[in-house]
Amino acid sequence: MGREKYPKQSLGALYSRIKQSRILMVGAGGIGCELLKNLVLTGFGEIHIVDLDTIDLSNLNRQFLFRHEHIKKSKALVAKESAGKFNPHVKLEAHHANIKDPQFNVDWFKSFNVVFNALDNLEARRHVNRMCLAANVPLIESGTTGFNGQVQVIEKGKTECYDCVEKTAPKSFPVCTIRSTPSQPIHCIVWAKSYLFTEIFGVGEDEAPELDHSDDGDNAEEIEKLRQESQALKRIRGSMGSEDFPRLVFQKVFKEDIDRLRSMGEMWKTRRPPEPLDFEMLSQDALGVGQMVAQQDQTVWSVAENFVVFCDSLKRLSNRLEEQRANADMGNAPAILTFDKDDVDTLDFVAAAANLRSHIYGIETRSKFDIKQMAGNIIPAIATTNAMTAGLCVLQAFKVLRNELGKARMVFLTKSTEHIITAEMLRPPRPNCPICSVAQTKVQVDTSRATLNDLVDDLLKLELGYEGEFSVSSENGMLYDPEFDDNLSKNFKELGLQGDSFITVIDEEDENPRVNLVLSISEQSMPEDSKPIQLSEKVEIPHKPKSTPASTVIPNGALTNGTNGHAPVKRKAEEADLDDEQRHKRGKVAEEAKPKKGADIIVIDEADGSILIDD
Ligand SMILES: Nc1ncnc2c1ncn2[C@@H]1O[C@H](COP(=O)(O)OP(=O)(O)OP(=O)(O)O)[C@@H](O)[C@H]1O
Ligand SMILES: [Zn+2]
Repeated sequence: MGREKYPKQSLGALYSRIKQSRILMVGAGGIGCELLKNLVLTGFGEIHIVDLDTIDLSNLNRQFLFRHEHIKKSKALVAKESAGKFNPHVKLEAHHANIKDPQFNVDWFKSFNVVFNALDNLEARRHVNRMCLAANVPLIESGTTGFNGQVQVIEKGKTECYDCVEKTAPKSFPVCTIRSTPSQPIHCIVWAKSYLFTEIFGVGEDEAPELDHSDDGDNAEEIEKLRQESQALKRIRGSMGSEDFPRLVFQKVFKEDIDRLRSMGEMWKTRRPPEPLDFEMLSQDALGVGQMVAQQDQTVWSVAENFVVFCDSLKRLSNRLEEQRANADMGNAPAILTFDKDDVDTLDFVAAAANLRSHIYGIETRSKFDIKQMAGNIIPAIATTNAMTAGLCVLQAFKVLRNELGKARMVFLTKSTEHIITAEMLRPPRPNCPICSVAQTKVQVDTSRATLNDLVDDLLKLELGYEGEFSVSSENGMLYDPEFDDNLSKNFKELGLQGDSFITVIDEEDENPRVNLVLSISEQSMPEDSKPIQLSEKVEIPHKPKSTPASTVIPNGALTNGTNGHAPVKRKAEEADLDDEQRHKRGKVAEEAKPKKGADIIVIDEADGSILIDD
């Protein structure tokens, strides 16, 4: 009883509602552990936990529900065991599974009062968003990156959904910035990792995801020269293993290629031209430097130190590759090495090569430790950010449970502003959102009898009045459009359409199209003489609004999937402090969200004794 005294006192009338609530938490990682502790201590009646993963050593520093003896055990199950001890009145259910598994269908989602996302990837977030919309259950979405955190309340038809704001593509850099005109340490790191390393030890740069080839056409001549440079480097690769190899590589990339670039006067009119390095001179400077310098990963190395690490790691890697080649069976794929931030030889090489290039371009050099974070796309997870974000999730959930959505906010946590916590009003659903601004209904389908033609002709054209151009797609891709009717005779089973999957119908008419229609399939065997596909309920399919109102322009951050598996807070390129060159490229920013002035948060003491963070 004593355990309930304080939540009761601070939550007042809400407490009994909380006690009766059945809630779902998806993800039991960094945010999830903190959130589960909060939910259990608050006294939510029944909590379901879903996580597909097992515990890893690297989780233990912040995922405090897990201990060393739990390594390799299910996160969901251990989280349940550990948090269960905090409050015996709470019923906990753990599911060691992927939230996308068919057992977690729309009806199952409907059984919850609130769903909390504590996930680390876009795909799973989008899935839960969609399921909560279909089930009409409020979703509290959250994410953190380093010191940044974000909480978003999503309610069908009332607020923006997770997909209302387009998520930016992962970071990539234009080829010319990386190969010719770097201006930041990260450009030199990407060059060392994705170009130099792969040209020498791997399969070549064209495969590297960090390189953006979209502007290649505008710089055809320069791109051709760069191709020739790569070819020359490939020829040098032939002398790997020889005493002379480090000198040949060094001369090529830090002297000859730089001389060629320097000779292109136009390029350096507004930039400082690069200064080539001299192998012989650096060899002299490096005489007193030992190879052990590579172990000093927190200090910024001098040019001579970088030179020593470069030559030494190049030798170490060459030996490894030669060994692999000698051991490889004939007919196997060619031996290659791949960059791994935890592989010391590859990291030493990338750190030293990146710094030498930075020196050439007058760019600040970095410690090996810093380069490891940047090359591995690691933004350290911070326990406090997760804890604060998890706390904010629960405060927002209170508003949802009180039916006070108007008081709920999109909350941001940032480090570099006057106020650590800032909030914005929730926005209404975006009228053109392909996920939430849709008409939605259920269809009963005898999947072994119903064909795509039954759907297109009987249901869509005859019953729902679709005429003219429209397309039909599922999560697996396009099923039908006016130019693609190959599937019409196939039945649902053959098309991989089963119960609890979704079909989207898009009206392609130019004039006054209807909003997208989402059909969720309910599998059912029906008598032979009845229609094999039937609507479960009547559905209204309104027309799309004529234009997007200005209020739907999103000036601030949106949760996205971070490259490290976290959710960086991103904002539009114009708002970030980007240089002109970057501003014209796509998907480059992973910056801190800058909250709007005037959106300050204050802490107020409510009459019932609870403390609310609000504006
Ligand atoms: N589709 C999914 N179904 C269920 N759980 C998921 C799904 N996708 C991700 N998760 C879980 O969400 C959690 C996210 O937590 P977090 O961001 O802390 O990641 P982590 O893997 O624990 O840590 P890190 O990525 O920092 O190493 C993870 O435990 C992960 O297993
Ligand atoms: Zn939406």
